Amino acid sequence: MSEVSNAVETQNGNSKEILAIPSKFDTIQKDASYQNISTDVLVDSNVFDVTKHYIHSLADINGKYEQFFVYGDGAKTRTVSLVHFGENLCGHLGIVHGGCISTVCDELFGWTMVTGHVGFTAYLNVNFRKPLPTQTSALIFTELDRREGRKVFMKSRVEDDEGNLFTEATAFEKAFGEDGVINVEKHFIHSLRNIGGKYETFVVYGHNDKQSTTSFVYFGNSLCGHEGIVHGGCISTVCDELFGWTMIMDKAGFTANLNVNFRKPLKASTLAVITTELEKIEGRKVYLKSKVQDTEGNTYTEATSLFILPRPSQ
Ligand SMILES: CCCCCCCCCCCCCC(=O)SCCNC(=O)CCNC(=O)[C@H](O)C(C)(C)COP(=O)(O)OP(=O)(O)OC[C@H]1O[C@@H](n2cnc3c(N)ncnc32)[C@H](O)[C@@H]1OP(=O)(O)O
Repeated sequence: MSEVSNAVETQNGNSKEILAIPSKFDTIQKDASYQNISTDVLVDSNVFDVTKHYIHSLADINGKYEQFFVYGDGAKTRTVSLVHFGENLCGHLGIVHGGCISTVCDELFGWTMVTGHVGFTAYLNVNFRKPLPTQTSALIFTELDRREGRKVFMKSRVEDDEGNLFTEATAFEKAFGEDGVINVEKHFIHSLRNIGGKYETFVVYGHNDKQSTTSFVYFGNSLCGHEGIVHGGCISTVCDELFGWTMIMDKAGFTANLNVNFRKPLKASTLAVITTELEKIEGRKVYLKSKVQDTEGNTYTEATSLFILPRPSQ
């Protein structure tokens, strides 16, 4: 990502658009207590390979799921999927990015719903029990848990062929009807197969206190779930990623839990201002929180996360 001086560039197809620069962005650019860490973050090359790292790979090579097969049961309450994430979707070297796992869980909750109703994810909670190696063929089971009015509660688990558990997720979606507004040509998971899913702008400012970041992310039309609305999984991925950046300014860790509340649909055309903040550290446990807002200060998503630092011997 090139240094942004007086405008935010977004790539739409082959043409570049310039968005008016928000005053908050301007302020942070000029604030000496922040530095642009978009291309200059301290990277331990034993842990991260930026040529393979998810967000960066999206900038240079397209991130893709290598296999994605979904089976829905006749009762329309479950799905079983085979997902091979492959090398492009890692965060830590050789380990699938927590955001990509969250995206697929969110997606498959949507598919579980789509067999009956269509809805928006309101809440997503993901527990990463074990690192998922990028070359694993993951089996993902989703299940309708219960329904309370328009709220549809679901759960999922990610396993390998031997039944080892890697991730567990729960969510609820708000159903809004029988008919969907999904355009597969623009939909994230499908677009990853046909056109490259890309963040069009991704600029990160790290605060000198090494405990907070402010980022400007323009998701654009390739990262939608519902047409024109950014996929909840992509928002979760960016939150997870930026929690990682907040951490990496000081120390690297693994996401153990990611908890995302989607307060309002985020339009693909909105420039998102994402702030992360380290809340507290208790031994190896690091608690972080983030907000996704627009330049007017309207809140779209709030997320919290628990990162676990390596054991002292590791
Ligand atoms: C320019 C270039 C830029 C490059 C930028 C790079 C930035 C990259 C950014 C990338 C960012 C991407 C980031 C990613 O996506 S990382 C990828 C996704 N995450 C994973 O793969 C992690 C999988 N899980 C594990 O490996 C282990 O479970 C971990 C390591 C997390 C803990 O296993 P470990 O054996 O080490 O520890 P422990 O089990 O003794 O637990 C320790 C404590 O923690 C508590 N606990 C544990 N889990 C949970 C839970 N779910 N909720 C609540 N609490 C939990 C537990 O009760 C205990 O508490 P206490 O009893 O001590 O009180």
